[in-house]
Amino acid sequence: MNIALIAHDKKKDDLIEFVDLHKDVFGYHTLFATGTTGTRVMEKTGLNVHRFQSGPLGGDQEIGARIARGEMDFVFFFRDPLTAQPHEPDVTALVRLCDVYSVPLATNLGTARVLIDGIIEEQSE
Ligand SMILES: O=C(CO)COP(=O)(O)O
Repeated sequence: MNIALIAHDKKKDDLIEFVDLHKDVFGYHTLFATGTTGTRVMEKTGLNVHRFQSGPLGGDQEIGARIARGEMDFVFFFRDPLTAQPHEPDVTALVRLCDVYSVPLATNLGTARVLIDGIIEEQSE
């Protein structure tokens, strides 16, 4: 399955630790990410990640386009709720597309833990 990984700067450590912790699960799937998030995930975990542009430079929209084409199965998007983002419209658009296409989306560690359990279950079906 195709999984998108995205994190704002203050949430990157959380997401990277999470992916590293579940490396065996994520390694079983095709991973996509916005630019900086993808680079950091690869550095930490050694997993292969298809990287798009950095979020503020259009990466969120590139992942959104994949969602609109039915090419993304799960999205982990750790947003920073306490910092204004210059590309806030892109962030909103990506979250909206997940809702339009009913793509499971985790925006924080709590939901991510539940979602990864769901992915493991689907894997074993
Ligand atoms: O800004 C982002 C998502 O909105 C993330 O982009 P980067 O992974 O390039 O930092």
